[in-house]
Amino acid sequence: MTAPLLSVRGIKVSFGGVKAADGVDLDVNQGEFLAIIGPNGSGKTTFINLATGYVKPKAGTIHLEGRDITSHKPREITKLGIARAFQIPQLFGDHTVLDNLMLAVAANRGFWRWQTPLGSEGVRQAAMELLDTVGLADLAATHSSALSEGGRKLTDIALALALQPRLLLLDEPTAGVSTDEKHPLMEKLAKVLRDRGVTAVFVEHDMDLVRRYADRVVVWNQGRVVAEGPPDTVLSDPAVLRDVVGVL
Ligand SMILES: Nc1ncnc2c1ncn2[C@@H]1O[C@H](COP(=O)(O)OP(=O)(O)OP(=O)(O)O)[C@@H](O)[C@H]1O
Repeated sequence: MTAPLLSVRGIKVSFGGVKAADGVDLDVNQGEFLAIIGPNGSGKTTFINLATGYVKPKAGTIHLEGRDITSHKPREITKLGIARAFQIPQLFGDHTVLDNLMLAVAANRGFWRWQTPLGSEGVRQAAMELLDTVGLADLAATHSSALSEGGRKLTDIALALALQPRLLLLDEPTAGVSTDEKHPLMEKLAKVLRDRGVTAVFVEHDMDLVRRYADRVVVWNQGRVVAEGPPDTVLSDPAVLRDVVGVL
C-alpha cells in the first residue's frame, strides 16, 4: 500500500481553554478527495491551518511524504506542494479574472526575485490554461468583482492550482454558492483534481455533496476525529447522525 501523502499524529492545539485538536491522528491518502465534516467550532479549519503551517501544534507531528513539516513556515510548506483555497476567496476585485491569474502564475515562477515580466506571453498562456481548466476562459476579461460566488470560488481554485500543488485544501468550497451552482462547481472541481492527479481535502457542511463527491469522510467533533470511512457508511452511522449531522 502507498504511504499517505500527509500524515498527522498526536496533534494538539488549544486556544485558551478551547481544544481545537485534542490528540488527532489523520492520514490523507495519495489521490483521494477527502471530506471533513463536523459542527461549527469543532476544529476543521484548524486542521487546514495546521497542514499549511499557519497554526503550530503544542504536541504532535505532521509529515508530508515522510518529511517532517511540523515546524515549517507556511511559505516553505507551499513550496513543498500544499496549497489552500480560502473560505472567502481573496481576489483583486478591480482587476480582471485573467490579471488575477497572471499575477499568481508570475509570483509562482519567482516574479519577485527574477523579474519575470508579469504580462509575458508565457505567463498569459499559463493563466489562460488554468482558467480553461476550471471552465472560466470565457470570463477572462471580466472584472473579478462582477463574478458570481461560484465563479469567484472557481477563480480561487485556479489561483491555488497556479501553485502546482500536490495537496489542495479547500475550506467550504461551496459556502455562499447558490444551490444551482453547487453541483456544477463540485463536478468541475472533482474532474480538475482527477485530471491533474491532485489530492484534496474539503471541509463541507452539505451532506449531499459529501455523499456524492468524497472518496472518504472524516468526522471531527470537539477537536477529535470521531469517525472515518466511506461516505455511505459514515453518514448512516447513528452516532454521527445524532451528534454531528443533526447539529449542522
Ligand atoms: N486563532 C484563534 N484564536 C482563538 N480561538 C480560535 C482561533 N482559531 C480557532 N479558534 C477556536 O478554536 C475552535 C475551533 O475553530 P475552527 O475554526 O477550527 O472550527 P471549525 O470546525 O472550522 O468551525 P466552522 O465550521 O464554524 O468554520 C473554535 O472554538 C474557535 O473559536
